[in-house]
Amino acid sequence: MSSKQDHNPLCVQVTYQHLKTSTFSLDVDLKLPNSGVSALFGPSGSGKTTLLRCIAGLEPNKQSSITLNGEIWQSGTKSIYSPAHKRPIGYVFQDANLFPHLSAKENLQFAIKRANSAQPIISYKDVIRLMNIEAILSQYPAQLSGGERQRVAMARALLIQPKLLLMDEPLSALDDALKQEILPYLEQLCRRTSIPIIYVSHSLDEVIRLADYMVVLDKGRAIEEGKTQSLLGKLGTSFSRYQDASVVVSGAVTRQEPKWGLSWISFDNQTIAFKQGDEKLGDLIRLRIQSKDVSLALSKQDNSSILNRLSVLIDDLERDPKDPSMIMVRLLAGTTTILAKITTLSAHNLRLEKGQTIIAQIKSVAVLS
Ligand SMILES: Nc1ncnc2c1ncn2[C@@H]1O[C@H](COP(=O)(O)OP(=O)(O)OP(=O)(O)O)[C@@H](O)[C@H]1O
Repeated sequence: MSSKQDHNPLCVQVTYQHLKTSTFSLDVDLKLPNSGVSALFGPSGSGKTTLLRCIAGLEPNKQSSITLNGEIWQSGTKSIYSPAHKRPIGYVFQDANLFPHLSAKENLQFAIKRANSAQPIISYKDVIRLMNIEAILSQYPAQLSGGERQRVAMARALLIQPKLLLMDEPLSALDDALKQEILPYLEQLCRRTSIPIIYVSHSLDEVIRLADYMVVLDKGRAIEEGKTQSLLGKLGTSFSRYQDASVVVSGAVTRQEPKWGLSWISFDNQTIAFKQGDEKLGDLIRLRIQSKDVSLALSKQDNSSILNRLSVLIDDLERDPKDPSMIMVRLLAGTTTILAKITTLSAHNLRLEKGQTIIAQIKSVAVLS
């Protein structure tokens, strides 16, 4: 192993021609972090599932190379190819895929028998607690709700004691209410285990909420890659042109006013108020700010109803190539990036330019965690 790979423990170099279609090929060379969640994001048909299947050893592409933490799963140059059943991987699919004739508990026992018992990563008790499934263990899949089935499927994937978890759109088969029910479990799973996770989704909401790192696939190529927070704040990317272009701002809770139902986070000498939940002073909170919810003013308007008014620096401006009436302004609040999507006419009227200090008025924020 080269030292470069040691610093980039999940190395995925895949060159693959789809056998079932002559038109699709996958050609990526990725170095993903070996902890936290890495999202594969991109439009339908961009190759997200095919890439997961290549990593799992489910697509015959022996020329590619896949290495996790120095362990070579396949290498074209070294003629190494570990078959799918020998790769220490947990897989969670869109549908829970539980054995219908086995109870939830028996489904889990099936995974325990296949587990990599030499190196247990998480205990049975912890998995049951994490997924909150104690009360439904005796039920059969048909007796469970879609969300409960998916929680059992996640427990099963964890009990394989995987060194890598692959999740292919685990929420897409659920309706909105069930998605909201299961997202906190997914978040727990992502934050509380040390297992690296590759998470496929075409929902920007899910990616922003769960992923620390992301790769954008398009036509089988990785067109953008990096830490979620910094990738979202860049101009000229697919995100900055996205309808819901957003950034994530994080900081500790430094003030709470139960009387007004508000809490504040602090970061870079700035504060942002948000609707109070069950957070406590000192908790680290991530807030999503959508670019369409940020307006700009030359001075603080004291008669405004907007609470969050930050003094920021204009770092860059980009006119939307698909909609010249709109312009994206990249702002710096200290070192934290905020995006504002405003009309090109407003930018012209305010004579906005790089390096200018201006007031960002944030109309609403969403708490992520
Ligand atoms: N079983 C199959 N038979 C024929 N073509 C396939 C098959 N599976 C995938 N493909 C083709 O491979 C390409 C990549 O598909 P893939 O499922 O990896 O994309 P994706 O990004 O996961 O899409 P989605 O978000 O819709 O699941 C597409 O062009 C698709 O048509």
